[in-house]
Amino acid sequence: MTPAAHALAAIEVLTEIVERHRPVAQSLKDWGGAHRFAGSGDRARIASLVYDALRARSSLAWRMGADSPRALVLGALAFIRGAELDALGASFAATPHAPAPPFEAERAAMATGSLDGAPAHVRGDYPDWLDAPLARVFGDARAEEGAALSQRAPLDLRVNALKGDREKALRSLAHLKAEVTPLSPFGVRVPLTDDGRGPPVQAEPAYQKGLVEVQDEGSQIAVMIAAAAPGEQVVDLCAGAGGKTLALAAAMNNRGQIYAHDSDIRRLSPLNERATRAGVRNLQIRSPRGEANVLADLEGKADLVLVDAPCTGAGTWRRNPDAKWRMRPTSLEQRMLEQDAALDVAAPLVRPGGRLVYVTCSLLMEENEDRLAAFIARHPEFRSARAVEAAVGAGAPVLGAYANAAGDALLLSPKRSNTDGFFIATLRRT
Ligand SMILES: C[S@@+](CC[C@H](N)C(=O)[O-])C[C@H]1O[C@@H](n2cnc3c(N)ncnc32)[C@H](O)[C@@H]1O
Repeated sequence: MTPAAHALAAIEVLTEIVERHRPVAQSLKDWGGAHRFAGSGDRARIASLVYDALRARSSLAWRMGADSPRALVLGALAFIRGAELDALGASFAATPHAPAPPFEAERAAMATGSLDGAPAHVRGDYPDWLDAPLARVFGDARAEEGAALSQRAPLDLRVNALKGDREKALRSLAHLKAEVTPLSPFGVRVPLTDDGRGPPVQAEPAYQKGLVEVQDEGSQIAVMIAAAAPGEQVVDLCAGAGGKTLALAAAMNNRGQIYAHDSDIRRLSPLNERATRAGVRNLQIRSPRGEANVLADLEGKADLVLVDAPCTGAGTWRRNPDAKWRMRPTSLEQRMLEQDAALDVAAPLVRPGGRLVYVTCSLLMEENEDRLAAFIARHPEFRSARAVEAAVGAGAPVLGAYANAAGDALLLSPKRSNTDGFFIATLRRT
């Protein structure tokens, strides 16, 4: 397929998403199913263009003066990919399966469309109703924070210390031009292609042998701050598919015990196989069993309980721009209730003197500082640690630079730390 045909396909996929409200992944899959001649490389290029357009949907619409799928794709080609207008028009005209070459008004917008006078939510590419919550966190910097959340995300890997060191991983991935990440001592970053695609790292021997896992540097930092030590009793309360469980096990060097739980048994299902591949031997999976309290025997015993709480995912909009535009006030309220509930389950598990680490991949105070304050009001036996101290305790004082305004948690974001957005707070039980 030609680049012009990819543009036409991206417009078709975006039409499903924007006009028929279909989820992105499903729309891309359906398009692939209906166009079997398209190879995996073509499908990846189409997906990348769709994601480019979605991430910057409102700023592209402003600059193009239209919100149609065609305007978004033309805008992404012009403003994100720097396409040269005459060459683009000529390639569209010369290709049978291509969009119509840009019309006069479209050409003018593509040549000059600016964001002058656009409100913060347009410059920052986030839904209008989130302007006030984001202003609470970032004040006048909210548009820049939003714009950074609208860029492509890097492809980060975590080196699994149970299988080897970062040098070994870098040697194994040298053909992908892998480099170290700046903040995590286990982080490796693999460059994307010019059009935003990552290589299929899951097919690499280093991945298949468990030497590397796909994990954003922000997630790696959350586990660093949790500072699980060899020999400890650790509960990963919201383990999901175990991304952080595996990193905790590596930090513990397979010594002590890690208990992985999730209220949704389906989410835990990949964990056993992942743990085997990663060489993890100190893991017990505590699956939910109806109404039974499957963690009752751990009450007052855990040195560390990690609550990687369900959240809106507002810190991961770079990877999931669809979620950004679909997010509603009711879903935020629902997540806040779930966060309080998960924290209340965690509290009795922590031994006196032990710690509870609360993590979200959201930037909103409603899910972060407010939940922390409400938790401490309900559980005065917990105190929040200073972010700077938590960073020193994790052996990474440099992370103290990412303290939130109150200084009682770390706040990572694409703009602040070039990672996904994360909130990471450490609470000690007295
Ligand atoms: C952010 S995800 C976890 C991601 C995972 N820790 C990782 O690193 O890949 C949040 C998880 O919390 C689970 N969850 C929600 N409420 C819970 C609760 N009260 N107790 C335990 N798990 C809960 C959800 O099912 C979801 O899998």
